[in-house]
Amino acid sequence: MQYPIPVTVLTGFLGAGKTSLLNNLIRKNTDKKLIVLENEFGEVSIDSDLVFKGDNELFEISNGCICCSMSGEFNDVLAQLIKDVPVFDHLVVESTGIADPSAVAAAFIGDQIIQSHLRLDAVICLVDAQNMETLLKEREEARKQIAFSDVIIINKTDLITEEQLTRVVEIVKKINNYAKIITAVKGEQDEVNLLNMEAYTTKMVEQGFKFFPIGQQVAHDEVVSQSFVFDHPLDLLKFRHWLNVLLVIQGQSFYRIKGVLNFAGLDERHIVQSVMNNATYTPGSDWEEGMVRTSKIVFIGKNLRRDLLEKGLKNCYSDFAFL
Ligand SMILES: Nc1nc2c(ncn2[C@@H]2O[C@H](COP(=O)(O)OP(=O)(O)OP(=O)(O)O)[C@@H](O)[C@H]2O)c(=O)[nH]1
Repeated sequence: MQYPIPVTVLTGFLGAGKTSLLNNLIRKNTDKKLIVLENEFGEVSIDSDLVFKGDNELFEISNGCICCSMSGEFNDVLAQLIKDVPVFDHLVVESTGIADPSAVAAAFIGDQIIQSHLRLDAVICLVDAQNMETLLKEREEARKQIAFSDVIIINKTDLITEEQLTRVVEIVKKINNYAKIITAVKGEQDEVNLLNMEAYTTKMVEQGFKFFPIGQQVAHDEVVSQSFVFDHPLDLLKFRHWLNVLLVIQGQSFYRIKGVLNFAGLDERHIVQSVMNNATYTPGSDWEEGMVRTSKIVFIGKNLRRDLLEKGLKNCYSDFAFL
C-alpha cells in the first residue's frame, strides 16, 4: 500500500444508479481492500442494506448529507478513518443524491493532513438517462453535479432509444465538456478503470487540456463554463491574489477552476485547480524550448461573466512579459 490512498467520490441524483455502480466496483475489485463511506439522508439507513459488502468495511455518516453537515464533520470522519484503519487500498465515498460534490471533494483538497494520506482520484457522476432532462429543469444541484464531475456515467441506457441517448450526451457535453463520458446499464461498463482515473494529477489535467474549446458554454440558458487561452505570461503573485479575492467574494458561483498556466520567470507549466474556496498550485512539465507558452484556463460555475473574468486575467499579466 502506498500513501496517499486514492479516493473516488460517487455523486448523482436519487435513483441514478450509484448503489448499482458501487456494487459493481466492489465485485470487480475483490483484490483490493476498499473502504466505502456510505452517506445517508435521514435517520434510517436503507442503502447500507442494499450494498453488497464483501470483505470490505462500511462506514456511515447517518445524520444528513455530507454537504449539509458541512465538511467539518466529514473531515473528522476522514481523520478517524486514517487513524483507525491505516491499511486499505481505496476509499469510495457515495454521497446522497442531493449532496453537493464540491463540498465532499474540498475535504481532500484543503486539509494538509488528509492530503498526505488520501488523494482524490476522481468525482464520478451517475446520470439517469431517462429522467435527466426533467431533473435538470427542476433541480439546480443536478446540473452542478454534472458540471463538477470528472467522469459522467450515463446510466439506464436500456430504457432509452439511440436518438434519445445522442441527445442526452449532447446536453451533458454542453454542461461539462471536460469530463470523460461513458454509457452504462446498471452501472456496468468496461471502458475505463473507474478507480484509477487520476483526474486531479498534473499529468491528466495537462493531457485533458490538449483539446480545449475556447469561449463560453451555455446549457439551459445558463452559462456553465468560460474558457480562455492566451500567450502573455501571468504574474504569479497578482494571479494568486486575484483568484483568492474572486473566490472569497464570489466563491458560490464557481464550481471548479482548472488551468495550465504560464507564469513569468518559471520554466515549468503550473497547474491551478480550485474546488470551493481552495485553490492549489502544482508545477507540471517543463515548457519546451523555443515554443510559445500558451496558458489555458477554464472556470466552471453558474452565470459567470466572461467580460469580468477576461479583465481580471488581463490585470494579472506580468509587466515583464518576455522574461
Ligand atoms: N432499467 C435499469 N434500471 C436500473 C439501472 N441502474 C439502476 N437501476 C435501478 O434503479 C433503481 C435505483 O438504483 P440505485 O443503484 O439504487 O440508485 P442510487 O443512485 O443508489 O439511488 P439512491 O440511493 O436513491 O440515491 C434500482 O431499482 C435499480 O435496480 C439501469 O441501468 N437500468
